[in-house]
This record gives sequence, structure tokens and C-alpha cells, in this order.
Amino acid sequence: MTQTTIDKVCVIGSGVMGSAIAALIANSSCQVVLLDIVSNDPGGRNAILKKAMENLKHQRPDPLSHFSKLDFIKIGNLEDDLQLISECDIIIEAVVEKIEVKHQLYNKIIPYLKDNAILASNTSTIPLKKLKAGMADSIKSRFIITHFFNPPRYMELLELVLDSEVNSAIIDKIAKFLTINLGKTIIKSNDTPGFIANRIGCYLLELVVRKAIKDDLNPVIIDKIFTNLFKLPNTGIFGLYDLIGHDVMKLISSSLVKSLPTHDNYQEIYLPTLLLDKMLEKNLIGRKGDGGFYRISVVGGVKTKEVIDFSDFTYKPLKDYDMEYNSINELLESSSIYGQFFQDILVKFYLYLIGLIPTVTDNIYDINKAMKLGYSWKIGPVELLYQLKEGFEWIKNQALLKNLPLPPYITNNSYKLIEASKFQFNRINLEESRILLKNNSAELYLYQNRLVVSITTKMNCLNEEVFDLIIQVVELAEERGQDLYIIPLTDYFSAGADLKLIARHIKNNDFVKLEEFLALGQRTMTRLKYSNVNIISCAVGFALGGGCEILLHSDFIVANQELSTGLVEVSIGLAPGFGGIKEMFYRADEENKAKPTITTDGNNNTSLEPQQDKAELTGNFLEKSISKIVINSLKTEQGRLFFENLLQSSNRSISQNDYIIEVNRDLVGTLFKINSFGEGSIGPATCGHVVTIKYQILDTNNNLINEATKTFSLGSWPIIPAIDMITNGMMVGQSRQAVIPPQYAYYNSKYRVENIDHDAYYKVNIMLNSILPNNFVNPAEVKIFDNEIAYKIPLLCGDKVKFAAKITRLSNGEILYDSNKQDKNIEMKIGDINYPLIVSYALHGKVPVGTRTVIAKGKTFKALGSKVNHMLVQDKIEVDEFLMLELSIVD
Ligand SMILES: CCCCCCCCCCCCC[C@H](O)CC(=O)SCCNC(=O)CCNC(=O)[C@H](O)C(C)(C)COP(=O)(O)OP(=O)(O)OC[C@H]1O[C@@H](n2cnc3c(N)ncnc32)[C@H](O)[C@@H]1OP(=O)(O)O
Repeated sequence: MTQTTIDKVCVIGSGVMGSAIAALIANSSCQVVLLDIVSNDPGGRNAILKKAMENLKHQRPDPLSHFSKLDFIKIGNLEDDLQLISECDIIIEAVVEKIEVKHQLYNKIIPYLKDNAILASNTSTIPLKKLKAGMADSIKSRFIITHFFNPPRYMELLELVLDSEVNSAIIDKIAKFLTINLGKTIIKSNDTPGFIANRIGCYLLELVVRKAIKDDLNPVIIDKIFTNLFKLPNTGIFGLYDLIGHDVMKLISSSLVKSLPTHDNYQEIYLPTLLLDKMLEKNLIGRKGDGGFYRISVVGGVKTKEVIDFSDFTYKPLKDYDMEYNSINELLESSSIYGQFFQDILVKFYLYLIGLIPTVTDNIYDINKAMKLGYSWKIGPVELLYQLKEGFEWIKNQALLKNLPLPPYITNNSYKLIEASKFQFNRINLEESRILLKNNSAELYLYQNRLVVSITTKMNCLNEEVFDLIIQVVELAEERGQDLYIIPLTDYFSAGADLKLIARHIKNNDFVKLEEFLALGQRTMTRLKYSNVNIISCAVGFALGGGCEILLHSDFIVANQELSTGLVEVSIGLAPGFGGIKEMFYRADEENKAKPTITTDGNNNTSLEPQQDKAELTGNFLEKSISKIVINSLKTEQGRLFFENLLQSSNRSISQNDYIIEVNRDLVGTLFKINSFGEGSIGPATCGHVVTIKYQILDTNNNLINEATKTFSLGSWPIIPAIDMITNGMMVGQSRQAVIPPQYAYYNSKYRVENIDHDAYYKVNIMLNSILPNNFVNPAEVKIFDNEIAYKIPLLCGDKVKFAAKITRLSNGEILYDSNKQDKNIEMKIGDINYPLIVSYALHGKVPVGTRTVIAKGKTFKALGSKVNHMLVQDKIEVDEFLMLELSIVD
């Protein structure tokens, strides 16, 4: 696959679309220049752009595939930085939809365009011919419309509008960039208002919303029918209207109505609707306003979806309605008001859609595809038509009944030539290929003289037949000396191992078969990895579990930028079984960097685990995975009993855990250099332990400035902070020495190094004399699992923390304490002896995100202090029984 020669793209306009298009291009590791007007703001001449860049970091869904992609975007303004345009191969204008503004801008930038640079507009409403009016021929031949859909990173559709003046080399160049680098699917549209998807989408929105309000129907029921029966995205029609914004819908529709011919049916369905006007007046314009048809209200942290009551423009909680209809046919045959409503709108909608042929496009498959890729319809509108009992005939009959004119596409019977198979736009053209090998789960094609294997099971799941065929195919490829491509025929790569098959084996207690399945999977992966031909896996959509493991064992991965991939099974309690973890480590290790990887985004890095940085992969992926598996097992009765038995039967401690201490040693070690002397005996000391220490503080000239012997609880007693930090992790009998900066020698006016010199460093000597035995936690008797191990500063002794906690008896799952049930989060200082000691122990060293699950004996659940009765469960428990503590940090 050849990469395009586009090195730099300029996007002009840093509004919602412009900045998101810039992010999309930056995601493909292409340099971007983002320009906008000069700001008069005190924030400087580029203040508008700086704000846009900041917004990119916070928008949801995330426009950036990684924060580092921001480095590919250079900002500038349209006065000081126009010369940056001359470095760019493509210039995409995404400024306000006003023809005069666009023309002024073109006049300003055209002198800076380099030869052969492509000038494109992202307009959604202004015709190409109007935009090009007055341009020199040399510019006209490289001026086009590239219409991206919002959000550009996620919507695959790109409508391309050209005319006969555009040079064919330019078309080729932009098409390659949009498809190969940006992963878009191009649909060519004629130069008509709204092009394809918005013309149809906005028509449907206005038709449904305005007629439903007129007929006094319930938006909730209508949306439920659209999402359940027509498989539209969950937003439905009214939800989408809110999402786009009623103000924006008004702009789009008024502009369409103005530019469409007077006989166009958009004019007729765009009914004046008083209630919509009132909503606009009251700023009920959707999600960005004070509500729309729907609103989310948050009371006491609880979110409730509400729907508007048109009688007084208040909102009422959404009621769930039982779906009366099981299919579209049932709905359309019903004499209910909703049945009638859908009959009416569907006939109008389809007559309109079909009537766009040939003016807007002559390709009905493109219309179908545009709505799938631009509006996220699971089933395209033309495909949906075939779900009606009589398909096109139904439309024809209804139109005759309602006395509505039929479009030429129906009257000339063109619709009879539609081939259903063409609605599936495969990534390889099966018509051009020959099947060489095949079983019920996978096929090998010879496509353009290349060997291509595709999985054909549900969700492309991996079963024995898939593995058998892959092994066979690798052998054949080796015999022929030809590389092997693994390409899905679907929009996804694979959902991984066939979980239903695994579940069946487990249910039948057939662990021999399960073992065989795992072994076959491992053999297949090994075969892929060590084959002497190249294995090239082309992935799109998702590649989960075993699907990801296929990618990891391939020589090359051609990954769509939006591929979701990972060893997700750990979150459902399954360990990856086909060698994925080892490959993940292998690839993450710089020295062993796997063979080069190609991606469709022009980026030479694999898209595998794009959200996971290298530190996380190498650092704690395994630990995190195993923790997740154990945590999930602990949520089931069998899992808890399994652990209980495992721990009790062998009568041994739950394995060594020195993780917490290590984290803090590392952390403290980076703050000050600490030297330890002697091995010590009992310990280590940690938060909440009552310790007796002797300490000395000396200045840089070794003058003793403070010395004392103190007994205190680590973390709970106000003392010079460095002393808490250094003592943590010490063994009784051990001594430590550290050099500390001045801020760690100061606590408050009562406990501090007198007359502190803020430029000086201090020496601290500590000797740990004892740890109070009756609140000692032995790390060897505690096991800790984190569901999230982020690289953040861990909590330390004395830190204030707010968290939710739950204590469960491992033997029977009985919940002994649950802060959520008491509707109260706990706020404590780590080390406070009025809380069970295990809580301090568990919080200490925890990064302040996610949930920490701890298994420990009952004796550690005691609180030494009794001033306040905090989470006291000690009366309910035996000292030697195992309990599970779950802690989730709240802020
Ligand atoms: C006592 C000791 C016991 C020890 C036992 C040890 C066993 C060890 C076995 C280890 C095997 C490891 C194998 C390998 O290394 C790792 C894996 O591959 S594990 C699998 C990882 N994959 C997943 O977790 C994906 C699960 N699926 C999903 O998340 C979603 O389905 C989806 C893929 C995101 C798609 O979502 P949707 O579009 O919403 O679609 P649906 O969810 O409705 O699914 C549609 C349809 O497909 C079926 N399906 C989906 N995935 C699988 C699958 N992996 N296997 C089988 N079937 C799958 C789904 O059930 C639906 O079916 P329907 O309801 O229509 O019948």
C-alpha cells in the first residue's frame, strides 16, 4: 500500500469542525497548521486557537487518539502567519457558513498557495459552483468540497464534491489521503444543497419532529420505535435533534429551504411549528441549552433523563413504554396513532430519498452507505426497505393510495435491478476473487493473486475450524512462497475466542476439550509467528482477546486508526490463553521491537493498545491483568470459596506482598536519599502502626538541632513530615539516615525545626525501637489487588483521603460494612488509629484512583483508638477468619 505524499495540511477555522479535523489529521501523524483570525483578547493574538487546542483535550468523544498528537498541530493567525500556508499540500477551509466570508478568505490565502496545493472547503450547505465563482482557472482545477461528518474522528463518511474542472491527479491525491491516511470512506455527491446524508438526515429529522408535535405524539415512544425496530442509534430522532442543537437545525433547514427548488418536498414538510419556536425563545435548544426534548437532571449525584411536557415546558422523568410492536411490518399494519404516523412519514421519507436519484447521486447503494457511515445507522435505509413485507411495492402502493407522485426511479422500474449483496461493502471484492480453501468458519481467497484468509463465524469468533484452516493456509502460503493476508469481510476483525464454545466445555466438565482448544489456539499463533512468509493482518472495528492475539503474532498490522483492540478478557476473569501477554511484552520492549508495522493512518507505529503507554505495558500489565481476574472471581460465590479453600487448606500465608512498601521506598527515595543500616527483626512499620523511634536532626555542619524519643502512630500524629516518610518501611532495630530539603523539616509552628533555613538541607537519623505488637499487620498475611494501577503519586501516611469502603466475609459473602448503604463516604487521615488498622495499611501506597481489594485476617480489622466508632466491625468477626475489604477513592 503506498502512502500519499501529503506532508502538511492547513486547516483554517478552529471552531468545532475545524479543530476536530485538525485533530483527525494530527492523529495520522501528519503535520497540521491550524489558522484562525487574530484575537483582540488579552490572551494574545492566537487566543482563539489556544482555546481551541485546550478544548481538544477535554472534548468527548475524544478527538485526539493521544495527547502527544497535539504536537503535530502548529497554530497561527491569519495575519502574522499566512506564509505557513505555502508549506502545505492541502488547505481545508472550515470557517463560518457565509459565502462572503469564505470568498474574502480565499482571496487572502490564494497568493500563498504552493503549486498543486489542493484547496478544499468543508462547507455543508454552500454549492461548489458558488464557492468557485470568480476564481482563476489554475485554482478552480484544484478546488473541491470535502465534507466531513461530526465528530470527524469517528464518522467514516466523507462526501466529496467535484466538478469537471478538477484535475484528475488532484482527485487521486486527495482520495488517497482521505482513505489511506485518514481512513475515510468517500462518497461522491453531486453539487446539490446538503449533498447526500444531510439532505436525507435533516429531512427525516424535520419531518418526524414537526409532524409529531403537530399530531401531539410522545417523542419517547417515537424514539423507542426508531431505535428498537429501525435500529437507529440510541439518540433516536428527537435526541439527535437535541444533540445537533435546535438553533443549528434551524440554520441548516432554513438554508436548505432557501436553496432548494420550490417544488422540493423539504419545503412542504418544514412546517411552521409554534412549540419549536417557543423552545428556541426559552433557550431549550438541546444539550447545549437549558434542555431540549430531553434533559438530564442531576439531583444528589443521581442522573435522571427527563422529557419535555409541552403544556408548560417543564420536564418529567422518562417513563419506559412497553413496545407494542414486534416488527416494522406489525407497526405499519397497526391502526394505532403511531402505526398511522409511521405509515405517513415512511412513505414521504422514501419517496423523498428515492427522488434524489439522479440529481443528488445516481447510486442508490451510496445513499444507503452514506446514512450508515454519516448517521451511524446500523441498517441503511434502502436495506431497511427490504424488511417491509412488500419492499418497494409497499411504497408504490402507499403513494398511489395517498395520491403522491412517484419518482422516476420507481416508475421506470430501476429499483427492480437492486442487488441486495451490494449493500455489504466488503473490504475485498469477492467478485474478483476465487475461493481456494473453505470450511464452515473461515475461507481462503485468491484475490488479485494474493492469499487472503477471512473468518466467517458470528463476530468472527475463533473456534477449532478457524484455527485448523489458518494452520492449513499458512502451510499453503509457505509452499507457494506467498505472503498471507488476514482480512475481515466485516466491519470488525474478531471478537476473540468463541466464549460460547468455552462455556459449553466448562459446563460439560470437558476440560480435556478445553485444553485441546487452548493448545490448538497456541499452535496456530505460533505457526503465524514463525511462518517463513509474511503474515499481514488488516484490522478494523475491534480485535478483542484472541483477535488481538492474532495481530500480536502477525508480522505486519494494517490497523485502522479507530481500531479497538486489547486483551479485554481479563476484565471478565479470563486469562489470555493464546500467548498474547508474552507478545505484548515483547512488542513493548524497545530492544525486541517487533517487525515493522504498517498502519492505514500513515503512522509507523502499531495501533495496538493505543490508550496504553509503554510504561503501563511493561510496568504492570501482568499484575493488573491478574488482579482483575482475581477480583472478578471474588465477586462469585465459587470464587470466594475457591480462595478460602486455597488459603485455609494449605494453612499458609497468602503469599508475600511487598508491593506497597516498594512503591513508597521508591517514592521517598526520589525525594531524599535514604540509607538503611542493619537488617532489623520485626516489621516493616507502616501507616497506623504505633512506633517508638529515636530521632535526631542535624544541620549541614553536623550540629545537632533537635533530638527526641517519641511514640506515635505513623501518619496520625503531627510530626515533621520527613520523619513519617523515613520511618515508613523500617524494621525494628534498624536505623536510617537521610538528607532532607527544608520543606520536609517543617510541619507547623509547634513541631518543626526551629529557625529553619530555607536554603539549607538537613540530616535526619532515625532508630526504630519498637512497633506496638497488638496492632501489627504482617504483610505476608495480606493480599492486595488493584483494578487500576496508574502512574500517579501514591497516598502516604498522614494524607487526607475520602473513600467508599465495603467489608465482606470471605467464607459466606456476608457484607459486614458498606459505606454506600450508609450513604456516606469516609474521610480520614491515613494512619488514624480510630479506624481499622487494615484501612490505613491498604490506603497507604495506593494511587488515588480505582478500587483496591484487600484480603486479610480479621485481627487487622481492629481499631486501636476508640474515640469514635468508625467502621467498627471487630465485634462481628473472628481474628483468624479472612475478610475482603474494597476501597474506592472518591475525590
Ligand atoms: C475452574 C477453572 C476454569 C478455568 C477455565 C479456563 C478457560 C480458559 C479459556 C481461556 C481462553 C482464552 C482465549 C483467548 O486467549 C482470549 C479470548 O479471546 S477471550 C474472548 C475475548 N472477547 C471478548 O471478551 C468479547 C466479548 N464480546 C463483546 O464484548 C461484544 O459482544 C462485542 C464483540 C463488543 C460486540 O458487541 P455488540 O455489537 O453489542 O454485539 P453483542 O454483544 O450483542 O454480540 C452479538 C452476538 O455475538 C456473540 N458474541 C460476541 N462475542 C462473542 C465471543 N467472543 N464468543 C462467542 N459469541 C460472541 C454474542 O453473544 C451475541 O450472540 P447472540 O446473543 O446474538 O446469540
